[in-house]
Amino acid sequence: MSTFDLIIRNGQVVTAESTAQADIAIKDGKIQKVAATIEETAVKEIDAKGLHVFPGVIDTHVHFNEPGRSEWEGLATGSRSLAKGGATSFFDMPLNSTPPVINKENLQAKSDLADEKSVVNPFYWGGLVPENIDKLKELDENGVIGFKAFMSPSGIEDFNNADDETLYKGMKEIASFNSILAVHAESTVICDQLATEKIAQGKTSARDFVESRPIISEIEAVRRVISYAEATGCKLHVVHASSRKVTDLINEAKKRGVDASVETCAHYLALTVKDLEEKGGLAKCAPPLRDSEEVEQLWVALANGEIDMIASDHSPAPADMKTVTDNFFEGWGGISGAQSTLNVLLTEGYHKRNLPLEKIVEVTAVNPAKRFGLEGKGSLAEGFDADITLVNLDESFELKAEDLLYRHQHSPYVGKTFKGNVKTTIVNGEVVYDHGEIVVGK
Ligand SMILES: NC(=O)NC(NC(N)=O)C(=O)[O-]
Ligand SMILES: [Zn+2]
Ligand SMILES: [Zn+2]
Repeated sequence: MSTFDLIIRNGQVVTAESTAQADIAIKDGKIQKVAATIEETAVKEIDAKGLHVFPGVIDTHVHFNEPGRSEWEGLATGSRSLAKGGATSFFDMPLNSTPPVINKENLQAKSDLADEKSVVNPFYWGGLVPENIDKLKELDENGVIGFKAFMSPSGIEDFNNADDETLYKGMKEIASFNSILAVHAESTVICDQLATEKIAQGKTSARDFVESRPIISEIEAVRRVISYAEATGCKLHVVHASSRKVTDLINEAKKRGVDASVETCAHYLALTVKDLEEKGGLAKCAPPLRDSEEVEQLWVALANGEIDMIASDHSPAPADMKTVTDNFFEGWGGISGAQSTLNVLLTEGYHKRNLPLEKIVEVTAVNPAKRFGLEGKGSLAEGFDADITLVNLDESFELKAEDLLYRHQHSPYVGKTFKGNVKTTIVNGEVVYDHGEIVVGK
């Protein structure tokens, strides 16, 4: 009789502290033992010689759009693309799915579908909108990770952005049960006025679109929401910061004792305005891509520990909605990237800029699990859930559209050569993705 269900042998195990060769033994979905050599046997053994063993990526920001808009993406396709990219958990945003997750019934509808369709661990953000302050508590009681508000229009009709009163009252309420608010922080006033001006002048290029959503718009919104966090005591998480000028504000607030954290996304680290000009709608998002100096500063911030986590903000749409011709204000804003986060960090971070593997583990697994209270997730240690990704760090590949498991096989990363390839993804002890194939039937 074998002692364990699965043993991964001879891999280089990466934790937030170090990288060292070790064997990992798994039983009942949990890591039972991590040791230089494990003598016992298992029902299944994987030889990870030459591979690095990472805790599975926890993608804290995706829009899988199901129910209600599953022609844009879906829980089956979205979760499979994550597994192929080395992610083992996701936090789905409350909007783009219809009905949006703004009460417990809508949460239940989404989680029923995810239980049926997802091949990785699903978690959910609840929404904070002007209409649902009295529903926040029930959402918390039913297990949402935290709440998400938009400080500028969301682009989705049934998910209104939070005005200042909603933010203030909502944050007071969220603080009362010690949850957290995540914000899309751009100033409505600045973005709307600049966009109106640009369009009236017939200025609709990629650069014009970017100039209509300047960094100051993020700075203004972040400063404002930090002041509400200070006034209410509500925990704050700023999503998709596009610039170190923005992450600086969160770090200053942290130093003053504000309980705040900040995310950036792989695309702000890998792509610039030039990519937007070249790739068009595929690279359109809000906040928009910035110039290369901003990108380099974000890498510095990441290396310095000034960024808590990296997410994909996978916000896909059908190809015809991503097409822009000469008006960059038209077309859906959102990047398809869920499959590529780890690839970006390994290629652009580890290989190109000497970002330590341990830092990658910190911002993709350890910090998300800690910040959002995912017990038993985010680390390769005894007693933790066996959410594991095996990576060949030296293998290069060119991303092709047909390799993408999204509902719509497009992404600004298509055509890019990545170094560092995910070979196997294990979720709760079960191999879900292996050498090019999703191997679970769900
Ligand atoms: N409704 C969306 O999916 N919006 C998303 N769109 C982006 N980032 O361009 C977002 O996260 O703000
Ligand atoms: Zn957003
Ligand atoms: Zn988003």
